[in-house]
Amino acid sequence: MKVSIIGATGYTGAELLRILNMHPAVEISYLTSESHTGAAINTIYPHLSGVYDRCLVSMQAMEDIGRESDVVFIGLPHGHAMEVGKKLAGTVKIIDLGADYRFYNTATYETWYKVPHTHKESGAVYGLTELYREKVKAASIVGNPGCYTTASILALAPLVQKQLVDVTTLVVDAKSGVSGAGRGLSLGSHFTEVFESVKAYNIGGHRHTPEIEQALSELAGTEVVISFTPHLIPMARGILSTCYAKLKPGVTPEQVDQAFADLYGREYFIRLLGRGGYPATKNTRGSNFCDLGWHVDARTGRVIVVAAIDNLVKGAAGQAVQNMNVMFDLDEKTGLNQVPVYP
Ligand SMILES: NC(=O)C1=CN([C@@H]2O[C@H](COP(=O)(O)OP(=O)(O)OC[C@H]3O[C@@H](n4cnc5c(N)ncnc54)[C@H](OP(=O)(O)O)[C@@H]3O)[C@@H](O)[C@H]2O)C=CC1
Ligand SMILES: CC(=O)N[C@@H](CCC(=O)OP(=O)(O)O)C(=O)O
Repeated sequence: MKVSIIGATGYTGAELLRILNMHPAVEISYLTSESHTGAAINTIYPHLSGVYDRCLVSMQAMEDIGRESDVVFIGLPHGHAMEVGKKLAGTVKIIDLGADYRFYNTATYETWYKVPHTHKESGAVYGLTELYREKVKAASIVGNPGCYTTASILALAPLVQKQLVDVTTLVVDAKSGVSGAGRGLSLGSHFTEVFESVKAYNIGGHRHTPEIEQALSELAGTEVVISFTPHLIPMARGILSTCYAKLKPGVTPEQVDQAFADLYGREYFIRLLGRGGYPATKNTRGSNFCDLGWHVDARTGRVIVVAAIDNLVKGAAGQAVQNMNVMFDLDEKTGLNQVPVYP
């Protein structure tokens, strides 16, 4: 299977290469970059030396890329994938790691991302694999979920789906390592700004809010709105998402346990730590696992669910490869069974 990556010099592009090297059915075709065209990928990412020495090409070579690929991953900032998608649609399978293909209602995308959606007829499918596997199987274009959204939706989905919680009370408090912001330099993500500090940002206005709401509304069968507060923390990788909801009267802790077991009991990449479990980013680092633990607080009538993922793996490149495996009818774990890096 021939694979190309558009935007290979980003963190998600590099992570795709790390994972795809362990995938027996994959052969890399083209890697693109506009600012490093002609350079070898291992000069941009020395950790790939001895594994990949491929030269980067411009995405202007799109016709060649389309002809010589079966699947194309796009790791560009939002707003840039649609042009690529329009050119390649119908010739290859496309998995976009950004936000351009995540929304069924493109007006929601336009409102939150403040750019016009120029590929409304794409037929793209939202690629949270465990929840939309059947749709992903038949998809030509997949909008791979965001990192905060993957952790938060997976944490709340069983409770919302089984109608165990009051959906007007959902609160998501999430923390991300700095690689979530990509490799580009910015004041907010440089060392002295981030080290020895934790800060909230985009309170009430983060772009992952409508994405979480889209999935939870579909599961609930009614429109759901949430309060979502992201935080930046001084580590490279990892997301911890702590989610709160008021239980409906009479719901028992055993019903909560059952909801998680019913939805995820057979899912390899979702590890249920159970009631009283404490997920930690260190236990998922470098892997495609999402760890979930939950607590039923009888005193407040709330359920609190904690999810841990690696933002670059289950939150981006790993889930993208998981989706590729589903689209090509391969074992979903292919290329993805690495044990987390610990400690
Ligand atoms: N980092 C994360 O944890 C996650 C990221 N994502 C999403 O995945 C996508 C890629 O993220 P990430 O790899 O972190 O981003 P990076 O900022 O690390 O890389 C972005 C890539 O896009 C290219 N690029 C930047 N600006 C432009 C432009 N104007 N036109 C064309 N190419 C451009 C750069 O390549 P060059 O300059 O070499 O051409 C680079 O390869 C984004 O949409 C992001 O939101 C999703 C989930 C998690
Ligand atoms: C720490 C950090 O800055 N994280 C990013 C989210 C990364 C991601 O998943 O973004 P997309 O939805 O754009 O793909 C942010 O808050 O914007």
